[in-house]
Amino acid sequence: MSSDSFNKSFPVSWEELHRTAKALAWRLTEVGPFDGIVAITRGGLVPAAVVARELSIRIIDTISVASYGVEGDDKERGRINVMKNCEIAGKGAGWLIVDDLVDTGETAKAVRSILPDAHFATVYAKPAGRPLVDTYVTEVSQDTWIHFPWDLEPRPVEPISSLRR
Ligand SMILES: O=P(O)(O)OC[C@H]1O[C@H](OP(=O)(O)OP(=O)(O)O)[C@H](O)[C@@H]1O
Ligand SMILES: O=c1[nH]c(=O)c2nc[nH]c2[nH]1
Ligand SMILES: [Mg+2]
Repeated sequence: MSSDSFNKSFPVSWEELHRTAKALAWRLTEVGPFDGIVAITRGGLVPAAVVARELSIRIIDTISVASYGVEGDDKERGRINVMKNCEIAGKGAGWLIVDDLVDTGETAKAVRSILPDAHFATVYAKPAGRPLVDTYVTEVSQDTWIHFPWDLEPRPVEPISSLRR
């Protein structure tokens, strides 16, 4: 999908993300307990912190994956680049992987090939990636771009009347 295929916008506030990540933690109470969390950086870091707090998990490892925005366009996907692996021995049984969202599923596929036995959880899921996730909370359509609070800032906007001139 190229960046101009995202014709819907779904801005998420800090409060909304906190509430939805907490809803994810509630769902995960039915699945755990977990030995620890593997957060997929960078987007998984904030949801992982919320889930860790709610489930009293103190051990957090990371896998660093980058693919979008590498060419300067935030919505343009590049090649999956695993920049740092986790330090977990074995296939991840008993571990919880947390990311902010699954979109095409390419990041999830790369992470699952490293930890095939871990439980994969995201806050948001788009249809193409949904089959790769074990637990998620909110589904959005494939042509929606989710704007996370760390990518947003409040700005003045023109009144509606000026847009209609
Ligand atoms: O299902 P996919 O199509 O692979 O997309 C989902 C991934 O894309 C984003 O990460 P990104 O690579 O932009 O890096 P970031 O987490 O550092 O923002 C997001 O945080 C997911 O990890
Ligand atoms: O901030 C983001 N919003 C998205 O919808 C998305 N899809 C992949 N990567 C993404 N990053
Ligand atoms: Mg990411």
